[in-house]
Amino acid sequence: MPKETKSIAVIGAGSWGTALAMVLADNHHEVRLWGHKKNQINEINEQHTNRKYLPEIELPAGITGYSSLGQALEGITDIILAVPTKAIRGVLGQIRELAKKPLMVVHVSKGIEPDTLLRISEMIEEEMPAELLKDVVVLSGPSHAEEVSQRHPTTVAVSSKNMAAAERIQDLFINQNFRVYTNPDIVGVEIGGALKNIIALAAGITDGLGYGDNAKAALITRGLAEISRLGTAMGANPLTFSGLAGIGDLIVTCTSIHSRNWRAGNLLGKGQNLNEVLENMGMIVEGVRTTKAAFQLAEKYSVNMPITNALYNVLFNGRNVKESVDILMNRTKTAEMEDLFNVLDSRLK
Ligand SMILES: NC(=O)c1ccc[n+]([C@@H]2O[C@H](COP(=O)([O-])OP(=O)(O)OC[C@H]3O[C@@H](n4cnc5c(N)ncnc54)[C@H](O)[C@@H]3O)[C@@H](O)[C@H]2O)c1
Ligand SMILES: O=P(O)(O)OC[C@H](O)CO
Repeated sequence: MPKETKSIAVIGAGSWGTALAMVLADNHHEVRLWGHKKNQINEINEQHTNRKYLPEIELPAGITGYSSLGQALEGITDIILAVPTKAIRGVLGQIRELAKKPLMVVHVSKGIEPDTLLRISEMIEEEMPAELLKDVVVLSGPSHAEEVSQRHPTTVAVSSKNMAAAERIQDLFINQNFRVYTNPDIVGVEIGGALKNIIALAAGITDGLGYGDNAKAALITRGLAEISRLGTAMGANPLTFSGLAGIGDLIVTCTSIHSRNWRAGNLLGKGQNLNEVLENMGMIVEGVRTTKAAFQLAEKYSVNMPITNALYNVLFNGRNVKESVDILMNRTKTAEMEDLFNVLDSRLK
């Protein structure tokens, strides 16, 4: 299927960077996988494995590990940025110093920066000087690295302000196991991917408390309602939340054993405190910082986000998880679609 083969740098050698490097190598691209831990890069080059993040997976020969960012970027014009949201500014600062040509930056991270309330594409535009930035593309959707690395069928969406760039990235990644759709709504794609982690934490909590599938279905549905309300108020197309970056990612993250956000929530529901949980995970749990950012965004846009609000109080104000569920269930009665209709009405005025 792919026509053009290229040299591409994947920045970040955790689970997602490594799984996406495999997709690109399967498409016959020359992939440079950069990571900041030398022993991990040695393992990638000498044993063709990255066992901490993807145990039992053999990496294709087309992937070479790099511990020097300068060497990884040599002659490169396309980079895939696959580090946690909190590391993005620091990594871009290094790239800015080393890049010699304008770059196409594809980000695959799912977060919003607390306090600045910027989406990741906005952080990239802020950090990279215009002369070093060709386009920014986001790739998001229901996609656990563990399954992508086993070449199980997966679908994702790509978006950009420049749809020609999004289509080019669609072509780089698409193959028989990894189907890529375009979506012109970059705000919706980024917001859907970031906010589903909040709901997955909450779904893990209710599972940890021993509540059943009714509670999980309620969280997924009402979670989608509050993601749609905020996203629409921020300018997203509400239809995006019915797509891969919306309900698709919400379903997979709330129901999969692979989800770090769900697993972290599950431990909270079983009684561990936040510090214990994060120490035990060993991988990034984006939903914690994103809960703070979404709580701030809800205030900024005057949008009602009861699940986000409840989780914020659990994570940052020490509120008991069981009490939080009781508070959510005992709120003033309301109509199912009222708030979204109000937001849409205000958009149309
Ligand atoms: N794992 C998945 O299935 C998956 C799928 C879709 C999206 N994502 C998103 O991709 C992003 C990365 O997640 P992940 O799953 O690969 O995380 P991870 O915890 O598996 O790996 C993160 C990697 O980033 C590296 N890193 C951390 N701080 C760094 C820094 N300052 N400089 C350089 N490297 C640094 C770590 O060493 C590690 O290699 C997250 O935003 C996540 O939400 C993950
Ligand atoms: O493991 P999680 O919870 O970080 O989720 C990973 C992906 O975002 C799922 O699409």
